[in-house]
Amino acid sequence: MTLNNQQTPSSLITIFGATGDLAKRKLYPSLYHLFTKGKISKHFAVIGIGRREWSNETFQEHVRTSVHNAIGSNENIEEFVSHFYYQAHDVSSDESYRELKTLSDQLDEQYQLEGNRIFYLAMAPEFFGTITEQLKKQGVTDAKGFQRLVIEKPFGHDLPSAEALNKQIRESFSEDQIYRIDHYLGKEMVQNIEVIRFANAMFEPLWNNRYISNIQVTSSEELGVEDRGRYYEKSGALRDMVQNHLIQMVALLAMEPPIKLTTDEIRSEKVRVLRSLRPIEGEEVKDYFVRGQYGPGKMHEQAVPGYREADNVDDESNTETFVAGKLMIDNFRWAGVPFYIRTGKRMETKSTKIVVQFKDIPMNLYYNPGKPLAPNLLVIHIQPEEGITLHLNVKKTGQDIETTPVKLNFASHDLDGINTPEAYEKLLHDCLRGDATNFTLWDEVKLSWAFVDKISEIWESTQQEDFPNYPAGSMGPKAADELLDKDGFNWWPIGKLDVE
Ligand SMILES: NC(=O)C1=CN([C@@H]2O[C@H](COP(=O)(O)OP(=O)(O)OC[C@H]3O[C@@H](n4cnc5c(N)ncnc54)[C@H](OP(=O)(O)O)[C@@H]3O)[C@@H](O)[C@H]2O)C=CC1
Ligand SMILES: O=C1O[C@H](COP(=O)(O)O)[C@@H](O)[C@H](O)[C@H]1O
Repeated sequence: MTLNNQQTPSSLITIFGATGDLAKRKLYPSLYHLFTKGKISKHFAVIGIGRREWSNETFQEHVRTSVHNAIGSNENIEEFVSHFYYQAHDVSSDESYRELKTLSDQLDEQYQLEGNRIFYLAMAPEFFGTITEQLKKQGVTDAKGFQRLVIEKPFGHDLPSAEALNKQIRESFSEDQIYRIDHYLGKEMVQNIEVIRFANAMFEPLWNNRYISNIQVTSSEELGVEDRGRYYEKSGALRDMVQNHLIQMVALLAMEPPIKLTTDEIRSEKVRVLRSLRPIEGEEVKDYFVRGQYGPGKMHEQAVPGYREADNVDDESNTETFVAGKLMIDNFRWAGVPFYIRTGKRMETKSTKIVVQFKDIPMNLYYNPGKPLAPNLLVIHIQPEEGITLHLNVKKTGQDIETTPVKLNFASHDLDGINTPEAYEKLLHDCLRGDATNFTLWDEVKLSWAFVDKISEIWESTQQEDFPNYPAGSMGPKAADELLDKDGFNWWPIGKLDVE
């Protein structure tokens, strides 16, 4: 059963990987926010699990510091951290799970948690199968309330490994107990895509191949690979960003209106989009996809090294840190409309934006050879700013009938006057309430791996001779511009939302 937004269920949250980076930077600050906003019941407890031999007090201090560093506020922090317990645990030892069961049952009684349990796996994926198997085998999931499993990305490395992982997990948890995280689905403006489309009479009738010429989705990062070389060398931007976040955004942009706003209906419409994705394989890959790798360059006037200079990265690495691609959705609504996607590390700016470019009007009464009409654009600013911009043409003030482009801006914070919650805060809250809409269904994961695998097969079997092919601090390789140029389009700038 899904609780409404105001209800605050009791729950025990067990975090595997509690001493790690994700828990520190995202999970504790998000839980604290939920706690201070009263969105988490006082009937909650957290068990943190890691290998290091910490006491409860050391763990509580770690949580206190994480919250302080992320938020800078300490209101009610002592009460918050008093709910945190730690267990040093070896994921493969039976004994560790028996101890976990004892501690879970004890906290259940102490905090009246009604047997509700969430298991958050914030650890390397190779442990997921063992953990889920042991949770069941040692009876940690034998409690009378809900049992939910939250799984971090990456969900597999390709389709076969994702299938194997899914099979293992499904032996202990049913699909409706599994919450696969894609943190982009927790972002305010990603959630807004459906509302912009389905709550506005002016967009929905135009949202098809008769009126839209192309859609561009960019997620660029300023950061480089940092200290994640070991993981990234095996992943690359295609698996790290495209298989999940970018394809998920495309599915939300392209799906049919669901008959109801329920988890099942929304997810099944997204699955239908993924089933309509034109497979790109073999020789076609080079016509539809471009890969890049950053070399040395400058970020904000500072010289920065190239990808191949990072720790745990091969001197001749063939791993892509940039991807641009053209996706075609072969259904009635979208036939002929390219969805261009682009993501990369060490790019000029940190920005995630969607640009919907409308077709030109049938006859331009204001045609001026030196000054063609600008196309109408709808820009959805996902981050760092949140909002929308509509690009229109109006009459230039004065006597001549001349047109000029104008932008209508809406910044999300103008409406609420508050900073929107972090994606992880929303997703944790959704999981507590039993709402799996913004988590990925196995069918979605399966279809997006099937699509991406065909591209990685080609890329992994051919060395990209011109790597590194874009300098740090740029917008990627020239070939990414040519990808649109040959279709008669260009990437729209992904600059700031111009709101005072
Ligand atoms: N960090 C991030 O921003 C993001 C991370 N993720 C995903 O989240 C997961 C965790 O990432 P991250 O926090 O960065 O990883 P870290 O390497 O920082 O942390 C790993 C955690 O796993 C624990 N651990 C490792 N081996 C064992 C074991 N045998 N038994 C028990 N505990 C063990 C570590 O405990 P100890 O150190 O005490 O041994 C530590 O708490 C990964 O799947 C990653 O892909 C996803 C998106 C973003
Ligand atoms: O999942 C990931 O996302 C981040 C980018 O997330 P954002 O919310 O900052 O846009 C990316 O840096 C990381 O490589 C990837 O694993």
